[in-house]
Amino acid sequence: MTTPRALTIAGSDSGGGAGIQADLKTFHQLHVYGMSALTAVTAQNTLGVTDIYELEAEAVARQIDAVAEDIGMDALKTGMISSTPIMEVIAEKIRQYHLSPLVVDPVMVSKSGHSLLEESARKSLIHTLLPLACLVTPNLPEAEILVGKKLDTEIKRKEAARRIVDMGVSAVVIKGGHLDGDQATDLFFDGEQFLAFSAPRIATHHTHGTGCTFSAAATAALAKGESVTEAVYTAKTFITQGIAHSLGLGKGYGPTNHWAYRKHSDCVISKTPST
Ligand SMILES: Nc1ncnc2c1ncn2[C@@H]1O[C@H](COP(=O)(O)OP(=O)(O)OP(=O)(O)O)[C@@H](O)[C@H]1O
Ligand SMILES: Cc1ncc(CO)c(N)n1
Repeated sequence: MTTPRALTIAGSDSGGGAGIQADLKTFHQLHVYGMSALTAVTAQNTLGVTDIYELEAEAVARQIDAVAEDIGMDALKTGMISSTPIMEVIAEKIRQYHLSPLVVDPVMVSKSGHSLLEESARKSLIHTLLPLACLVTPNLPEAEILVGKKLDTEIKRKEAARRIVDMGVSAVVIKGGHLDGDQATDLFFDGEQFLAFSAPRIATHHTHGTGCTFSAAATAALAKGESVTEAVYTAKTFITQGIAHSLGLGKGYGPTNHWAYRKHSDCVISKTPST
């Protein structure tokens, strides 16, 4: 069997809990060879983002060229992409090398409340990247921005999932980390069926990088040949273990534990049709 390979195109988190660092740790734990194309360098820790240094679009393009022309990949994901020129060059490279399957994590704001996507780039995310993706993984505030509407009921979230699929992406999972309730439930829709992926909500503030880790685990699973629904199940299990066994690091929103998935098997995930 050949070694599964995955590329992450995202920003660096110096604190190691989110961004490129979370993605590569996750790929590694799932036995997928990880590669990266950096879009930005953030000075960041569990308390917040102090600085963002964006790379030139050309620098992002050259990194993608380097890995696509040599090592290749079985799946890829995008994370923080702060500006339109970078968004457009990534879409161009994905088309040029026919890169797939693509998971888009539409990163907009960090857990500590810092904007990671220029407002002007939201439109290009919808028009250039989403149509190329097999899965998009917005959290609740990101889904609200994508559809321009408050999503305070399940009916509205389902309508939003339909509208997001209509934007050209094959499937969407609207993550439930920002909702209340004793279950953390993520709503999946692929144009045909709605599925609810649920796990008990863990009382913790160590949730920095949960979204990056979730989408990276789904990407790694796709690289290994899992279907999209299997990959979402793997991602949900991976992140639930990571939150349940977090490391207690930092003074703010701490990182998750990226090795918990391989060490523990005590979290029960349910996958049920949602009518
Ligand atoms: N306290 C929690 N207990 C259990 N699962 C959680 C909790 N918080 C988040 N999750 C799960 O973690 C995954 C990521 O969801 P979340 O909404 O936190 O992403 P996010 O806001 O994009 O994360 P980030 O911006 O920090 O990367 C989802 O599967 C969600 O249900
Ligand atoms: C670099 C980076 N990407 C994504 C997120 C979202 O968690 C973050 N905080 N930092």
